[in-house]
Amino acid sequence: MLRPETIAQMPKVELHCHLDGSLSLSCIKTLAKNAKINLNLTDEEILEKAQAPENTRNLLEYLARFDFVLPLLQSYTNLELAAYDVARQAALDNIRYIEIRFAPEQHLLQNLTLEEAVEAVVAGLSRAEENFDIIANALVCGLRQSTLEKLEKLPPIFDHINDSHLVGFDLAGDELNYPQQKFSGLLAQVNARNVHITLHAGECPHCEQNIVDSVNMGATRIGHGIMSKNLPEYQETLISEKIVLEMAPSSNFQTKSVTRIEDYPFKQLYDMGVHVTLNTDNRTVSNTTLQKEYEKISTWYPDFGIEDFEQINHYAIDGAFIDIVEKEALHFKFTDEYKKISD
Ligand SMILES: O=c1[nH]cnc2c1ncn2[C@H]1C[C@H](O)[C@@H](CO)O1
Ligand SMILES: [Zn+2]
Repeated sequence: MLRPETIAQMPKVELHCHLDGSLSLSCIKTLAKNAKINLNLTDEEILEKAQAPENTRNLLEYLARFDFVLPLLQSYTNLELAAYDVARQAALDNIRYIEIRFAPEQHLLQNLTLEEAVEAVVAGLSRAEENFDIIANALVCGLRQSTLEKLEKLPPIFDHINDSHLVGFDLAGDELNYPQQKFSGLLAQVNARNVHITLHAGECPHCEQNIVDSVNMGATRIGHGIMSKNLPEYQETLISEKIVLEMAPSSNFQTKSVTRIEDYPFKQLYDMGVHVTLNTDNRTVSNTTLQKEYEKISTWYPDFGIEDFEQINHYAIDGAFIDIVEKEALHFKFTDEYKKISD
């Protein structure tokens, strides 16, 4: 088992982090003040509302926790501050490259347009890049429970926004009631624009088919993909296609993707050669950091060593939605830094 200090030294990549689920307490308070919303809550009460308890029963109960912060994320200023705040926390986690995702349609309650919501987030990420040693990019999420009419407004965002920080598309939200198949037309519109795709899939019991469908619809990465453990015949495809699984241990236990460590497929998939990665999903809702997720993995699998953590970071770099030159630079930097930690 690795010491927390050793884990803290490791440079990290995070591919799966939701903006609205990851706001720090101080940021939540600032956003409320800016929005002229009197929360009238102690710090403990704020956290109680924003975090999902251990006894959360399923994904839908977990998702209900996001209702608390969304009223605070309805202006350009607040979205910019939020994006800055999450990238800042990531930098403190020794993350050198992060992709932060959010659903623009949830931020239009005042007068923002979809494009303005994206511009605000991208501006916050750019400002964080100036102040911290981090590269921070944005992914646009569609929400599965949304109408197709609303979802079809998302692909054109990629025509309208010409900013290198906007790097990909995701579908998040209610996987229990909205299987992937429903979105094939939408994803065809995303593919037509050559936009990188990662999709939440295989996060709920009996949802494994969504993983196969996601890959067939152009996803090169899968958000969580826990139910791939039930697809022995498909695991070879995940390996040969180098599909990256964005796993998030704390979140996966809270949403009840799994309930027993013995059933968590991270190590088994890693040993087979599947490109697994570690992520927070939601720093605030899951009350976590990437440091804590690495510590969990190190405790559950004491043999998972520095070289294994390095390997999953190289998998994450390979799967990142950046060009080959940026990937090579990150691979080089990570190889060098992990070598120094091992020596
Ligand atoms: O783990 C998740 N699965 C499905 N949807 C999720 C997860 N975490 C966050 N979301 C949703 C709730 C957020 O409001 C939305 C955009 O970030 O994405
Ligand atoms: Zn997620």
